[in-house]
Amino acid sequence: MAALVSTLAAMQWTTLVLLLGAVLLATALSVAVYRLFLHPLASVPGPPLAAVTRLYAFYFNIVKKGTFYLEIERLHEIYGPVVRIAPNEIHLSDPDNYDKIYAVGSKLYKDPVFYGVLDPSELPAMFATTSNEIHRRRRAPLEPFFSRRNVLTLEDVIQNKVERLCGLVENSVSRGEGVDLWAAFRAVSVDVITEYAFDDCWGQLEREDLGDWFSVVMVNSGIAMWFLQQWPFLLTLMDKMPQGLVKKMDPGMGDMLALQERTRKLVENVERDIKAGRKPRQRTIFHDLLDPEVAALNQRQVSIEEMAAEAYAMCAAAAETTGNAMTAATYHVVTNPKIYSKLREELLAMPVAFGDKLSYAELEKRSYLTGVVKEGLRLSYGVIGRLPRVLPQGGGIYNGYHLPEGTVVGMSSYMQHRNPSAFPNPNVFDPERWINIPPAAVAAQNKCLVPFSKGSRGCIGQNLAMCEMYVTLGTLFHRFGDLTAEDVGELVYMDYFNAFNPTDQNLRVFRKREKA
Ligand code: HEM
Repeated sequence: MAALVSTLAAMQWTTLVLLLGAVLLATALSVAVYRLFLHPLASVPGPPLAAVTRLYAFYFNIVKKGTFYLEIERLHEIYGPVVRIAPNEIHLSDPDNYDKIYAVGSKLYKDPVFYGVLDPSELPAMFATTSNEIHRRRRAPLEPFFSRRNVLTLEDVIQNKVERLCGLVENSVSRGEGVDLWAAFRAVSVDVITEYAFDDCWGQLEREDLGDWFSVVMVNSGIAMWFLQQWPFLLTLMDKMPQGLVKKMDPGMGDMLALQERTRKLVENVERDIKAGRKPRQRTIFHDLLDPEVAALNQRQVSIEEMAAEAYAMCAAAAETTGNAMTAATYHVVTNPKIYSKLREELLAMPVAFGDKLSYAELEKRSYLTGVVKEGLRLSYGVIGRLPRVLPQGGGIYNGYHLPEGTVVGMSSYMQHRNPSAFPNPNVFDPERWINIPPAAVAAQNKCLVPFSKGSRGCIGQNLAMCEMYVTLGTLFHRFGDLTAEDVGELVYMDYFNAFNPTDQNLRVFRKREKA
């Protein structure tokens, strides 16, 4: 040891740096050789660079602004249904695999590297929880609040927000101005969930920016997510720093922390109200869950920390997904005169007076509107990118490849929703592809339509989202027959876990069509 120290001391700095460089290069080369030729996934097809480093994904996530999902599609075209997209990660495209991975009671669990940074708190929301067992216990008390029956009791909350939305459209089109419906749709969703969850509606629809700030927070935290997945040690580092410094260094993470703080306060307010004996105006999720009497009655005990994490996750999960689906549907309707007039015809034939409320139960029965809702979901993709899961003990076999325990596998709605066997001309928004078709085609389509994912870890808010979509789109197009979209082009998305339209894409402004 002493000899080594004296040899190092005798060396010049330049020699030391060169030596260090050589050691690093040799290490990187041996890792690359191992990953390419000796790794258990070495025989799985894919680009060699992706097999060697996660920087391949990082390049598309950050430099190419959230377009890894497009690159994955390109790779499937070259390599087939099983592609190695990172040293330890496989992407699959065959729809038969979807039900194996995202099944009720599936033993595959969420990838901690991917989901850990989506909620880095000590007690993450169930959404980011890795263990299926803990997830099951966390989800059980929330589940009844999102049952179809319960959502139906909520319909008035949704109807009121939609009334407000129609007022906004009415005012702006009569003034000859456009209205940012993308922001307005997200506002409906956030206002509904905050009212339902805390009886403390955020009032996004009342704000001048229609709550666009929330989307900015989501985009920034999405960008931070890609960075932290690449270099997870940054998260540990941030954890040790004062929050003020984190906010300065990384505004995205700072915004997310501030929002988590806000939702936490809302949950604390609920607890305070319960202790003070103040009753909410209506039954809410968190009043019920935190009320010791109700909890004892239902044999469910939850902590404030748990509820604060769920509150944040719900707002984050509800906004962009529902907003995007309604925007995609609206955009395609107003830019296709044939679709617009067929939809209007169906809605105007409903036995209600103009301006009256259209009930979810009645709207659901309209086949053309159903086609519009499904196509909106299909072409907005929900969570557009992959949903990575880790293979448990024993691994798994996919399209003939045996993948060992610990391998990360994922599939994406983007590829399923554009599967040409289920959806011929997949890029075309065609409500009629859902109407009067043979049962085998319906089965193929339903198998591939996975906006809410599936299984035990699928979307808990699905019934709520469907009710919001039917009531909002049905009412909007019942009332307005002359909307149009500005600067018509293709709808494109950036994947920051939630999907976003680039800000320079002005497709979201809708206005009254000029009379010819
Ligand atoms: C069209 C609208 C929506 C779409 C397309 C959608 C899509 C999804 C998807 C794909 C997942 C699974 C994510 C994963 O595996 O990592 C998910 C989970 C979740 N969604 Fe939604 N969602 C929508 C609306 C909502 C709404 C309105 C809420 C409000 C409560 C909500 C709350 C949640 C929650 C809490 C989870 C986590 C569930 C769990 O881990 O058990 N979503 N959603």
